[in-house]
Amino acid sequence: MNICVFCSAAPLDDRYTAPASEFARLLGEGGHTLVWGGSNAGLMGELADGVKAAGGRLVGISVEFLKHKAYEGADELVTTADLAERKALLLSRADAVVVLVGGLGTLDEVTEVLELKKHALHDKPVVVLDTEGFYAGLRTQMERMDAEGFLPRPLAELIGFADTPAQVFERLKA
Ligand SMILES: C/C(=C\CNc1ncnc2c1ncn2[C@@H]1O[C@H](COP(=O)(O)O)[C@@H](O)[C@H]1O)CO
Repeated sequence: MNICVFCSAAPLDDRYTAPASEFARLLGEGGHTLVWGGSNAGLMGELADGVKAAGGRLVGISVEFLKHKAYEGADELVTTADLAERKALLLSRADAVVVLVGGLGTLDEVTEVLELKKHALHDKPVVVLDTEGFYAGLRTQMERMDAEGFLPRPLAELIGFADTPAQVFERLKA
């Protein structure tokens, strides 16, 4: 499976890096391909290192203004002209999307994927690894959108939440 992962470009502490490394190991050992932003920065770089060490394939989708931070060991590295093209390519190269902890870049990416799914422009599974309850606030906001009629289809059809890396893969199989 080609698994697109959105995650932080910041260096993070062990609370966040340990579950991300475990996720990377399961992805690589499962024979999957990581499709990601193609950077060596922060958690993005640690994720790629972990997948590579576990025997997985790496497909990086970088963007012109960030290509100086590109990951050197990728099996394939594509550079897009801008962020919009990059997001489209990340999604088109993926069979599923997984969201690890991240900031505004991650939020931008997952929001776009969900908006496209809302409009039935794709039907790929989207699973959030909710490490340390990092996404509790976002989940509460989305549940309110769902409960108060802001979403045209049930939230559970758009996105799933997992507490552990193993649960992410269980949700992707379901
Ligand atoms: C220039 C620096 C780091 C390089 N930054 C990035 N490189 C590649 N991809 C990036 C970078 N920043 C954001 N992205 C994309 O957004 C997500 C991470 O953003 P967040 O705000 O950290 O959550 C990630 O999924 C990327 O696709 C500084 O030295």
